[in-house]
Amino acid sequence: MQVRIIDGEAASRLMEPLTALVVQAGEAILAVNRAAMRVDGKHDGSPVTEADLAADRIIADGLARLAGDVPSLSEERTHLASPPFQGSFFLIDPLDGTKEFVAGRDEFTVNLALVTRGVPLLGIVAAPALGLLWRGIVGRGAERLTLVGPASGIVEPIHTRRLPGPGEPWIAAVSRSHGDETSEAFIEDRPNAVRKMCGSAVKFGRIAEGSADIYPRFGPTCEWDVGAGCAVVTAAGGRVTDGHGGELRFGERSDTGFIVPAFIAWGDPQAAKL
Ligand SMILES: Nc1ncnc2c1ncn2[C@@H]1O[C@H](COP(=O)(O)O)[C@@H](OP(=O)(O)O)[C@H]1O
Ligand SMILES: [Mg+2]
Repeated sequence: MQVRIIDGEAASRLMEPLTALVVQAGEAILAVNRAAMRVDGKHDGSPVTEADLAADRIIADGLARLAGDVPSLSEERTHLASPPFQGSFFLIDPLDGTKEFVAGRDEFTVNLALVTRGVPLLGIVAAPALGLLWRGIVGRGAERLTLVGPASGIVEPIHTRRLPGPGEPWIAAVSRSHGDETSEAFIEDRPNAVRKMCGSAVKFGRIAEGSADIYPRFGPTCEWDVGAGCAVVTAAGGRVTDGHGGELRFGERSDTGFIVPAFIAWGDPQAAKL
């Protein structure tokens, strides 16, 4: 197959239809009766539900319609992917935070990224139960959309915030269900850091909108957990690095199951140099 490259201009044209697709996937998740659904275990021990599969189907069908010549890598269809991805590809987690979803909490997301030459260019993170969606294109800014309630339809430009000054506390976004000692120690090093516990890629949304400063994750995640959030945070003025402050690349780790061993999302790129 010919390698297809999607640049910022072409990504901009795709943003509205992709957003509609992600919103539709979120609605399908909300339509599932959590009290009655079946929860299956995947071979890696993580849960999967009919909501994950329904959202994945909607996104797969939509992407085939919108950009059928661009390959995809979805958490629920890794066996259909054909890495390495040399041009552009879509990176999808149809339901991130499945544990939160199963537990009846609201912090779960639909993550869709467009990666070009190994780097996330466009990202959409929707939190259907919170009625929020964060999106952005690197170099072209980021926005937060409100999907429900009196503010429904409001689109606000968002930006990460500057590093808190001396004596001011950093706000650290922390996973509710997957803590690890190295991330804890990293946060401890920031005097008076305030922990904001939350599930899924909502943590990236909080960094992008400037309501948290840092999201260190020194435990493993998968590329589809990180790609969309990485694009949104970068588009909003922040940076997402590997655990040593270096560049994170995507679509090149099929041999290790697309595991991201560690990353740090920084609201203020200056902070990444510390
Ligand atoms: N040991 C591990 N290896 C790979 N990914 C892991 C993992 N432990 C947690 N994750 C990832 O972390 C995500 C949840 O993050 P959080 O704790 O921030 O909500 C999960 O997403 P899914 O819910 O899509 O499976 C899962 O992919
Ligand atoms: Mg996930």
